[in-house]
Amino acid sequence: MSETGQTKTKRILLKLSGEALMGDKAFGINRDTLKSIVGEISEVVKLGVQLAIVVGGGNIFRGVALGSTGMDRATGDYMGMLATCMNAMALQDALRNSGIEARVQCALDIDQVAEPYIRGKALSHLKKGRVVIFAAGTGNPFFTTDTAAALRSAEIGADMVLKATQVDGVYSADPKKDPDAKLYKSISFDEAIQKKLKILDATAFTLCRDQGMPIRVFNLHKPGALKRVVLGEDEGTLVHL
Ligand SMILES: Nc1ncnc2c1ncn2[C@@H]1O[C@H](COP(=O)(O)OP(=O)(O)OP(=O)(O)O)[C@@H](O)[C@H]1O
Ligand SMILES: O=c1ccn([C@@H]2O[C@H](COP(=O)(O)O)[C@@H](O)[C@H]2O)c(=O)[nH]1
Repeated sequence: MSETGQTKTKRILLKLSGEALMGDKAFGINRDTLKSIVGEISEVVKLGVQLAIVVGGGNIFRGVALGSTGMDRATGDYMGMLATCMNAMALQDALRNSGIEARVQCALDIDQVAEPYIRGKALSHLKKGRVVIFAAGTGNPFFTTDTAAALRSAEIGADMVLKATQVDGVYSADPKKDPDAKLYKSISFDEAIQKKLKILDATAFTLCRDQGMPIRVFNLHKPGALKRVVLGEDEGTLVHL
């Protein structure tokens, strides 16, 4: 029996892809999609798990994307980090509207908008049952929010990283480009890194491997998938040591 009495996982770090917030739109935040994601999150909060979220920014801006061509890379990356702040605020607002207490902690100083990232405060929020949303990634250019998820998960002593994405798990190749790509039920960090599987960036994989932090990759748009993952059921792909 786990500490919560119901779930296998007590404290989890959920990485939400920014693109997952777009729904069927080409850009930005789709209100209906956000509402349905909040519904999935509330199922998990009801189980009593402590939930921290790192949200991406790919639905608004990526430092390495076409829109930033010709731009200084670091400037593009700071814009990408600001994009994650907008997603974090939208998520906080939607969680609060559904009665879930949530706090954004930002790795860049925007004090009028969000708390700064302070590890001790984040832990205190989690212990009080508040969802903590980490915004602005690591606060440093040349990184990604996957790496921020790996870093924050280690800092808060999470049991696991859950990567909620658009596809069913880790495949032998990008399933959006290769229809013959095979889904792995589980894969080791070393194999994922060696095969250069791009579901997470190599820095994030390496950091999780070195911390012995398992990752489960699953499809956010599959109803009930997040809850099943938290309950330790077989869903998506487990990346392990
Ligand atoms: N081997 C692979 N297995 C699964 N998905 C893969 C693989 N290689 C590339 N991908 C692609 O990676 C995408 C997952 O990245 P996702 O958009 O969820 O994260 P992100 O880029 O970190 O988030 P954001 O949208 O915020 O930038 C999938 O939609 C899939 O098309
Ligand atoms: O630590 C970080 C995290 C993110 N960025 C920039 O933000 C965008 C959006 O993040 P995604 O992980 O792609 O969702 C990213 O492309 C980077 O430009 C960063 O610089 N540092």
